[in-house]
Amino acid sequence: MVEAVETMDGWYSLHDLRTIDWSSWKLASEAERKEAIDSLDQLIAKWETVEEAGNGSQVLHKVVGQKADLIFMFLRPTMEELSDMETELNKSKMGEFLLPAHSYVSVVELSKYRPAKDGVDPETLPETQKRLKPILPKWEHICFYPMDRRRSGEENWYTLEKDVRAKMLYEHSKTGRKYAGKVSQVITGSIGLDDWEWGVTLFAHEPLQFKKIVYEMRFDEVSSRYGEFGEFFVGNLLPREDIPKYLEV
Ligand code: VOV
Repeated sequence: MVEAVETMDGWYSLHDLRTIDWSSWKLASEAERKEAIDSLDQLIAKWETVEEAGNGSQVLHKVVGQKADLIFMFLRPTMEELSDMETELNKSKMGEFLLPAHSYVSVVELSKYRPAKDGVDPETLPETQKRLKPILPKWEHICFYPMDRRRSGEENWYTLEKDVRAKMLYEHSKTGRKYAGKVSQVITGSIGLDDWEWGVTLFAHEPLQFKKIVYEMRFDEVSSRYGEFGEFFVGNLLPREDIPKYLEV
């Protein structure tokens, strides 16, 4: 049996995608719409306090295309907090106008493919902890998709020796590093938590960078031979102060 790799796991993650029930929204009275917008604003204000205290992070984007209208990405230390957030959104006045579109549950993940430097466990390093409990960048664009490592015929990631996998991921990281400052990634592990093995969440200032990095990575062996991909969701940042304008009808 080949050796698995130890993972370092950080905050739990929920990608919560909602469609706005525009018909009901348009039929609602102005007072009701205001109440709904205020309820969402109050929730975001509360979540921002949690983020400022370093106990979690979140970001909200408008989905482009018909797969959903909104994508919330929530990070919290526990799964309970994630379900509390989801429930309080459902119970809010705004929740009356939100229909579930999609969701994804995972946990921020880094792996220990690289040998420990000077015998120091990387998990104890402050820079590792910062990556396991990241404050999500409030960059203009988000791209989220799930993926698997292939497990069929000759192409089986799970029968490769650890050093072979480590080498391929090192090559992958070299491609990734070329996009420093242009693409910021959060990899979340979802084996045992959701339908795919990893969630890939990318942030960029310029959406074309998503196409460029994903295309270039398609040629890395780790993706060309061992990558399987799910549905893609892309979106544009929805800052809290822009919500009333976005919902104006
Ligand atoms: C934006 C740049 C970027 C950079 C710098 C980067 C670096 C790294 C490093 C150093 C490592 C390995 C160690 C660790 O930290 O876990 C990883 C790991 C991983 N990656 Fe990555 N990745 C990037 C970006 C990046 C992208 C765009 C994708 C999607 C791939 C594609 O084809 O669509 C991806 C996927 C992953 C996955 C699924 C894993 C876990 C695989 C596993 O089997 O364990 N990743 N990644």
